[in-house]
Amino acid sequence: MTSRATAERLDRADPLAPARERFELPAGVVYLDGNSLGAMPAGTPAALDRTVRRQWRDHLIKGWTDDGWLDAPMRVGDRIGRLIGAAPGQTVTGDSTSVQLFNALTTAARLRPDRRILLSDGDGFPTDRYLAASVARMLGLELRQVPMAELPAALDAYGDEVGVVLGSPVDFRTGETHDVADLTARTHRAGAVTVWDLCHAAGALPLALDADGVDLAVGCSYKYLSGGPGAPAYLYVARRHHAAADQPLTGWLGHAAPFAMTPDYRPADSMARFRIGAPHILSLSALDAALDVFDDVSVADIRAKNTGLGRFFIECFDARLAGLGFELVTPRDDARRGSQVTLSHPDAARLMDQLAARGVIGDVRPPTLLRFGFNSLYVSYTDIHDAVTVLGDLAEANRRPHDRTAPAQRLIGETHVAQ
Ligand SMILES: Cc1ncc(COP(=O)(O)O)c(C=O)c1O
Ligand SMILES: Nc1c(O)cccc1C(=O)C[C@H](N)C(=O)O
Repeated sequence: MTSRATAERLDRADPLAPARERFELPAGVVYLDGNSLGAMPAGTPAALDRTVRRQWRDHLIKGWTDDGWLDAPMRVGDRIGRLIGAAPGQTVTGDSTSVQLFNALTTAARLRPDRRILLSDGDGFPTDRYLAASVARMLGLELRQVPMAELPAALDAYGDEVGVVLGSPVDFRTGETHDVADLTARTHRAGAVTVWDLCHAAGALPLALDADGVDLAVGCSYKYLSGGPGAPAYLYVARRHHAAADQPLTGWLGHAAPFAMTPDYRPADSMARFRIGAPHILSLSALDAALDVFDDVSVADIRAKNTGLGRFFIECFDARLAGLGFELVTPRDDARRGSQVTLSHPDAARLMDQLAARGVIGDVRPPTLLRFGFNSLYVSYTDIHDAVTVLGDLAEANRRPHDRTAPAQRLIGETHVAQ
């Protein structure tokens, strides 16, 4: 059953439906791109205003101490830690994922100075690939990039030559998931350490970094966490590595006593050594406000809903898009699918532009992939129904370019196609 009435019934039964009120979305928009940039939480403008006027304007320099700015990277890091299965004191926010990846990969490689291979996901996000290559070049390592599914075999093949394994729990293109616990255990059996890129998993999938024995991890906070454009990234380092971790970006705030301003660097003996320079307080306050939404919902409920949304999308795909040139790229198996569905179509770019003109926002990854991300906190089953219906209308109309009465002219909310 993929009718709009079914979608509405699913929405009425959705325990997370009230969370949509905690976000402000433009009217008439179906937003399926929260896996790239999350929507704006309703509390963000007031939080920013508070930081700017009540703290910066009124307290000036005293904000660093009186408003807790100096501690904010660790405090907000711990709030993210709660969502990724990290006990307090192991997660710090700051800078971009790219910078944190550089940090994490270099730190990880320095934990295994006798190993010469850096193994990484060959289908990973470009920044992961580029930084792995740079770190390998900088440290004189050999970089081996293979698809995630082949990492276990590569570990078997290269065995005790591997020092670091970089992977991602969710493929940013296909949405396929990978088993963090399993690959981490295999990595440890080979005597190596893991670095995980959590960008497409945090806030959408249950993660258990401590329980899974993960060594280091990084992620961004502007996707499912909705921290805002360019929101600070985060770095997780398991406590057992803190004392030995030789992090490359030895900024003054990672010093054991930053305000002693000594000539030589002496790292803090906790996660604080992973701080670098002055935290981005304005961005951090937006992220802090965004995380309030997660205080009232569980990641298990979020995962249950995005699994349901993905399943419903695929049912609508089968019912509405068959024979229109689409292929389903994302696994059908719930357990192997993250919080997105990716389709391929030869006319992907044009279709996505047309979708946007009708209020449905997803994105394209070249050359043929159409990506649709589902943030359980503000995407509804009705959104999914309407998006797939409009997509089907468009693909059909594109096949009949001279048909001016094509249903593709219908806008969101006006689609009532029952399958
Ligand atoms: C898996 C992954 N890693 C890293 C990044 C980039 O991180 P940043 O732009 O924060 O450096 C992205 C998205 O931009 C991503 O999808
Ligand atoms: N970070 C982005 C940006 O600054 C502009 C446009 C897109 C992005 C993204 O996050 C892309 C995203 N990581 C992806 O999965 O493709």
